Amino acid sequence: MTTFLVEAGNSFLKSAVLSGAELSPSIRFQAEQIAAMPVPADCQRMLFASVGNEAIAEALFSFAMSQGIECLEIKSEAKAFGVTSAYAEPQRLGVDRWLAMLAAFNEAKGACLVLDIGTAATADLIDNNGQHLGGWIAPGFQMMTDAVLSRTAKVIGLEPTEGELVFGASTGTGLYAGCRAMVTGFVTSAIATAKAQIGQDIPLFFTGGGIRHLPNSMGSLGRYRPDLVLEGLALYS
Ligand SMILES: Nc1ncnc2c1ncn2[C@@H]1O[C@H](COP(=O)(O)OP(=O)(O)OP(=O)(O)O)[C@@H](O)[C@H]1O
Ligand SMILES: CC(C)(CO)[C@@H](O)C(=O)NCCC(=O)O
Ligand SMILES: [K+]
Repeated sequence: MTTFLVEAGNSFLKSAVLSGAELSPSIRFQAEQIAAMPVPADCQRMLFASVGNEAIAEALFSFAMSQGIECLEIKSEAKAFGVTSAYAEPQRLGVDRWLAMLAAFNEAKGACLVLDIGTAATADLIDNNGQHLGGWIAPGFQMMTDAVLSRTAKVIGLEPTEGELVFGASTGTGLYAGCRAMVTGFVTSAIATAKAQIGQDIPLFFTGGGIRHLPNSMGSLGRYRPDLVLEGLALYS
């Protein structure tokens, strides 16, 4: 059985092909490229999940129809694959958060913390029984730099700094490092809060392009899984 998986995020879409239990590497594209998505010839089914607007879902459904393949949209649920949502209205939880949690819990088989640094940054905590204890939503790296650049007169320019966090000696490096520090603080604080709430260190799952902004020393704290949301979607196939 071959299934085409699509995740529509806030800024980009990602697709991958699931053949049996094997998930292909993902590709990243924009909404304008939906009509050109590379569906394998032997694909019978498409599954998608979207945090975007209704137009994206419609474009994905009509693409599937044009290809003559069955198409199913996955939405956040109250409970699935051992995980129970913390939300009183589970459908309101972003489906990217939901799917990342399913993939993480399915692997950790116990308490875990999911950190997704994408367009927005999110943290979600799950206990040993699969109960989601709740999460955080904050701006992602680019959203923060954009906000400072657009709402100040004299902060102009953004100069990348890599490696360990240091203070910047120019506007551009100061802004870049400062926003890296904000991401780092979010992650550090989520880890400490999770530890306090669960009572011990737990596995960490990192995803999202913004993870690159963490200091190198933090990378070793957890598992970096760029396709965690697609892995969660694959559970539904
Ligand atoms: N090539 C790159 N160079 C530098 N930073 C990058 C690059 N790609 C992504 N980022 C950073 O990672 C952050 C988010 O990454 P990305 O767009 O991969 O998130 P995402 O998980 O796809 O988001 P979403 O699913 O919410 O759309 C951006 O804020 C950006 O700063
Ligand atoms: C928080 C984001 C933007 C992260 O991509 C997404 O999961 C979303 O749109 N969530 C809906 C609101 C919520 O999760 O409570
Ligand atoms: K919004």
